[in-house]
Amino acid sequence: MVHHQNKAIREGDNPDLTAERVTGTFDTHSMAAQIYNSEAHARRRREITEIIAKRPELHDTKPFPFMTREEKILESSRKLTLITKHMNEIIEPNNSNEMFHLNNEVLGIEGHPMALHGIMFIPALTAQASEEQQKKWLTRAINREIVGTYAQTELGHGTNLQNLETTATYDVATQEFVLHTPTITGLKWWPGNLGKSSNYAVVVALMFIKGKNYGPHTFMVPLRDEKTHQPLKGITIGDIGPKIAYNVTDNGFLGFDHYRIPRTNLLMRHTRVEPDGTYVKPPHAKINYSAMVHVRSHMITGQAIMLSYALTIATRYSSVRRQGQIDTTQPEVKVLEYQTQQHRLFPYIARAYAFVFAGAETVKLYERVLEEVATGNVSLMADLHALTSGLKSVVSHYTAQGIEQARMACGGHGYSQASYMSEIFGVAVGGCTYEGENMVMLLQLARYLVKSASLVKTGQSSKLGPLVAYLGAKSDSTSLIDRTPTTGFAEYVKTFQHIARRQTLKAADKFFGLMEKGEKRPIAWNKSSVELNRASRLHTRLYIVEAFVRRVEEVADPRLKEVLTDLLHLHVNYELLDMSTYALEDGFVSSSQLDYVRDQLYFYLAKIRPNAVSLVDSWEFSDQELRSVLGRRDGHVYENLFAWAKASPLNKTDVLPSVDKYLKPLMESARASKL
Ligand SMILES: CCCCCCCCCC/C=C\C/C=C/C(=O)SCCNC(=O)CCNC(=O)[C@H](O)C(C)(C)COP(=O)(O)OP(=O)(O)OC[C@H]1O[C@@H](n2cnc3c(N)ncnc32)[C@H](O)[C@@H]1OP(=O)(O)O
Ligand SMILES: Cc1cc2nc3c(=O)[nH]c(=O)nc-3n(C[C@H](O)[C@H](O)[C@H](O)COP(=O)(O)OP(=O)(O)OC[C@H]3O[C@@H](n4cnc5c(N)ncnc54)[C@H](O)[C@@H]3O)c2cc1C
Repeated sequence: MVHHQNKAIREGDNPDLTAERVTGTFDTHSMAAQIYNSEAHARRRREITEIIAKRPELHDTKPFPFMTREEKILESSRKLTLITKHMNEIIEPNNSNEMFHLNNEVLGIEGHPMALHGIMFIPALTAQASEEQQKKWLTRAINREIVGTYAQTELGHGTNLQNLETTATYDVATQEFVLHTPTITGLKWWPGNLGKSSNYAVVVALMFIKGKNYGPHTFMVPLRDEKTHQPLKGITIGDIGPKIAYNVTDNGFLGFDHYRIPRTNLLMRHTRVEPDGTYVKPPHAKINYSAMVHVRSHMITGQAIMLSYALTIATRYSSVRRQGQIDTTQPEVKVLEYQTQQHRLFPYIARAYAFVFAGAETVKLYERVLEEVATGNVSLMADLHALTSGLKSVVSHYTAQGIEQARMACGGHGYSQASYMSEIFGVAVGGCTYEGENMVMLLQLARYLVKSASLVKTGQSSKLGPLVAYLGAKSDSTSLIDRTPTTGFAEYVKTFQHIARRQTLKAADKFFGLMEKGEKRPIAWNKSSVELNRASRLHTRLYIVEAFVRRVEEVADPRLKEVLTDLLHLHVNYELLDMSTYALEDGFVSSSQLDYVRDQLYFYLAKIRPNAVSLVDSWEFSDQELRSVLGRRDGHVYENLFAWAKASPLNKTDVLPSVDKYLKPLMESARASKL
């Protein structure tokens, strides 16, 4: 048997796809180890996939698009119960990476009844509950004796937390907090799994003690009777209805009617309220925003994975789809041969790799900050907040764009739910909104950038943190791209630094200039905000390029290094063209240099072409995880599209009741009136 570098090759596959795999120049298992950050985890992912493949009870009973929302929730609950029961046979206990993979394989991306339990409820208790509170609730939560969510957003307010309407008023006499929803707009609205699944929530409410508003605080709140699951007295609760996607998750509403909880249900790791109402301040005002920072830090990887789902589907399909000729004397070509198709897909393949590498760095920083904060050191919180705010915005934006490009690259079949593209898009695009609307989060990063710009302008560049140190550096007068014998990545990084620095300083100048002219700070901020957000995007895109460069430098295997270097070339050239307005504005890059960049881009599209399928195969998504007829590993698309269509509920009978009831009589009366 021949051992190929691409480990997805199997006998009997569509030969067009096998031909693509044979041309791969690197070992896809080794690339998976880069993507998933360790050989051990990449191997464990494969093992988990194999275990699941052998357990039919963990497979979908029918394609998701053919199920109603209720059926999907039932099916998801069935599988969730099974994986909870058999967890230790499938994954290592408490390994969140393995858990994430298990969920994606078995439950899929549309959510499940305990999605928020793992992503926000447990992280909130871990970071914000005192040891005593953790003893009481955390172990029960980890054991799934109770199910919880994170209830912060309201019907009227999601972004502006200071103006939430839910109040938690301390009653010194009974040592209780009274939770209350004063208006319709004060109803909690959106929290995942709040509607029907959770019996507890970490609730964010404005805390009032003796008439004073202490701002948003987090409380552990029982919502439903632990035995009957009926809502407790004083609680109004339900599902908010179907959404664009993510419909297995019961995003919910919640109202309180003077609902009492003990004082000790305020999460008290960093903040305290004494029995007499004395308030003990936390070491950092935003320390209780940690569950949001948790998701923002992890969602970079989550988004990269969803982008890669779409790219895997589109790239495989483009290798089996033949349409039209390039050379009219030759047979029809695979659509992947078209330069336009490559230009649509390959830069996003590069972005997906860039995002997953940036995501790995972010999680590392998050874990470090989590440990430091637990010991009272809050010094890196602002850096982490700035970084994750920018990354969640930029990455979710390009992920949604990339998925839509991948869908269009599949032509008509991309529009069928058999492709699963619409669900992948719908779930991913939610990331542009949840955990802070993207514009809002870019403005959070902009605050950090403006402060950094101030340091530069006042000659205090030495105080800049490592993520913004480049703001204090001097630029070359022009970019060195194509001006040195060999243009390396360093020239590109310097060019991106120049662009981000110039935009940051320009936006900050605009902001400070408006204030000097007498505008109040918030007005000046609003009038500068488009320019400020441009700076945030450029800064974040620079960070992503740097993270990609750092990773490629670390890779030892020469075959992997070569293909990752090709991807990085594609990435930096594509990015530079995409932001060329900024580069041309001050003549830092000339139009002849951009011609070079364009030529490089086309060169690397062609160079990557033989590795395209291997690059997407390296993510090692099983068919069960992808849930896409177009993206099947074996490439047998057409016969399976036909089988899928035949299984559609509409094809259960030859004549639909609607035809019997309406169309037949309509046609009959039309015919009769002609007589
Ligand atoms: C392996 C796991 C894979 C996981 C895959 C993930 C898949 C996830 C799927 C789950 C699906 C959905 C879950 C969704 C959940 C939610 O959406 S929960 C609700 C989220 N809501 C938001 O994000 C609201 C956005 N708004 C805010 O965050 C705040 O309102 C905002 C930060 C905009 C402002 O807050 P204020 O308190 O009003 O701020 P202000 O007083 O103006 O002060 C600003 C000041 O504070 C600093 N700051 C803000 N936040 C932080 C922080 N977290 N850490 C450190 N510092 C912070 C900010 O920098 C400012 O500082 P400055 O010095 O004054 O400039
Ligand atoms: C799929 C999904 C899951 C969710 N899960 C949860 C959950 O589990 N728990 C939870 O508590 N919440 C959850 N949410 C809610 C989510 O966090 C909020 O919807 C989000 O933070 C945006 O807030 P908003 O809806 O108030 O948007 P708005 O703030 O109303 O945004 C509307 C527009 O106003 C702009 N805008 C608002 N403020 C400013 C500003 N200061 N400067 C400039 N522009 C501004 C925005 O950019 C946007 O264009 C979820 C939402 C979705 C879509």
